[in-house]
Amino acid sequence: MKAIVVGTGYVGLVTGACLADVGIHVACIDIDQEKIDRLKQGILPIYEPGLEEIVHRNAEKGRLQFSTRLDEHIAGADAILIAVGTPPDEDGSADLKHVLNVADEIGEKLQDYAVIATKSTVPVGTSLKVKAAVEAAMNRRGQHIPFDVASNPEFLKEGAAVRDFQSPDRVVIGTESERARSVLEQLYKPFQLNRHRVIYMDIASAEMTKYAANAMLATRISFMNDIANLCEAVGADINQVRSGIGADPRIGSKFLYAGAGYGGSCFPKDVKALIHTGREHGQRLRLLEAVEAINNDQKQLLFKKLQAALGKDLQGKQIAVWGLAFKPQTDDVREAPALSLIDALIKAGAIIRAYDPVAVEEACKHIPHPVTYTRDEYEALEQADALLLLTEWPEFRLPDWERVKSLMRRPLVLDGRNIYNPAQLRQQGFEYHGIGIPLR
Ligand SMILES: NC(=O)C1=CN([C@@H]2O[C@H](COP(=O)(O)OP(=O)(O)OC[C@H]3O[C@@H](n4cnc5c(N)ncnc54)[C@H](O)[C@@H]3O)[C@@H](O)[C@H]2O)C=CC1
Ligand SMILES: O=C(O)[C@H]1O[C@H](OP(=O)(O)OP(=O)(O)OC[C@H]2O[C@@H](n3ccc(=O)[nH]c3=O)[C@H](O)[C@@H]2O)[C@H](O)[C@@H](O)[C@@H]1O
Repeated sequence: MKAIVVGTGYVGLVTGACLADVGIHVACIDIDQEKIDRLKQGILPIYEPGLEEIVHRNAEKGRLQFSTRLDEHIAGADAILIAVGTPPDEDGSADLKHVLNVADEIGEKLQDYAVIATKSTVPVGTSLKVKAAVEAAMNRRGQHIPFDVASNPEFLKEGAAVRDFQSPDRVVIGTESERARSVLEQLYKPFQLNRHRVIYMDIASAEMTKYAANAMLATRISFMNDIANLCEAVGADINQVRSGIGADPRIGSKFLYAGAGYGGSCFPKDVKALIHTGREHGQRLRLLEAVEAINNDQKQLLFKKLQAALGKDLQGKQIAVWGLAFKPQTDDVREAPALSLIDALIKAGAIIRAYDPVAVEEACKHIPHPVTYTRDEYEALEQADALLLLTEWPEFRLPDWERVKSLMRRPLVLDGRNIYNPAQLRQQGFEYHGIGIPLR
């Protein structure tokens, strides 16, 4: 089989590499010449555990190619997977310009039958727009090559992307023809999925499934953050409450962790986009509006906690930040709580010393303020009035607390991911605040 993957972001690269790894010939196409040049040299644009090895292995075997030229690779492709970005437009809707540009180019270059499947997260109706764009481009060149469109949303998580792709909970495939279904069935066959894990449906339902999944997960997090804040007010402990409710299989124990808010390139934008789709159709999604509002407040909660501990005026206060990535095992800082918090702190006159094991380079691109990035977590603590833990990297879990205390001006720990033992820290002389953890 031969597949083309258009877009070499997280989804495109992981998809291309994992498909090549099971013997499919894959060409990964991107318009970013520099990215492609670097990929040809084996340099990946993202940090993702296990991915580099798979890319190198398959590039060496010639099964995985990188190019800016769709026309040079399109002949004989069974499937063309669109995996370009769908960033939020100013009104919150998903901006489809990249997807439709790709569709237009496919229409210009297609030589023989292929399934054009959208992996990008796109609103219901987009596959039909892709179909129209491909047809319009074909009409312009006066040719009609048969093709099918399909929806094949991606559910991988950054940091566990390779495992998620190779061993997915489910593969959702939305098609409108038997031929398209059979091509995509063949494409995923090497992963030896149990039948129930490949779920076939119509295209609109597949497109909606992706948004509904992310919106449901974001809802769980905002729900828990709301309950956590109430726990703190009434003297209950969110960690104990989480164990108590997670034991009910109807609720389940995953994605119930309160914290400094959800970030990343997807939950915030997908919740916004779904709210927008609702408005367009006269269906206000009030629950998701609340999910978004709670998350925005949650991202500023540690700022308020800091003011409560240090006083309203944060001018000149030295703040140590541990963790910049929106979650561990990734260098992605898009919509990370660290970004909005650091912005607010710097505007309030605070001085920031920050450390992250892999995300500093990305953080520099996104944070316009003067921040001192340190070589390790301890250096960030020098003369600090407070430590903010924002990403639960494994290396932050068991620090040398005596050393931490000796370096700080004031032993104040604000734990934005609830990874520390409050009683132990308080016993060691720290002032500890978590999210939804009783004050004493
Ligand atoms: N990042 C993630 O973990 C996940 C993302 N998604 C969805 O997948 C889509 C892609 O996300 P990412 O991989 O994060 O995107 P990204 O924004 O990191 O990368 C997109 C790539 O597409 C390229 N591109 C743009 N226009 C192009 C064109 N006309 N031709 C060729 N290449 C073009 C860009 O140069 C860029 O390299 C989005 O819709 C996202 O919501 C879905 C599941 C997981
Ligand atoms: O559409 C997407 O792009 C992807 O979005 C999420 O994946 P991802 O953004 O990589 O990261 P998650 O592990 O879901 O975490 C998102 C955010 O939620 C936060 N989170 C997660 C779980 C939890 O219990 N509490 C919590 O605050 C994390 O800290 C992080 O900031 C989904 O989990 C993927 O299934 C989906 O494919």
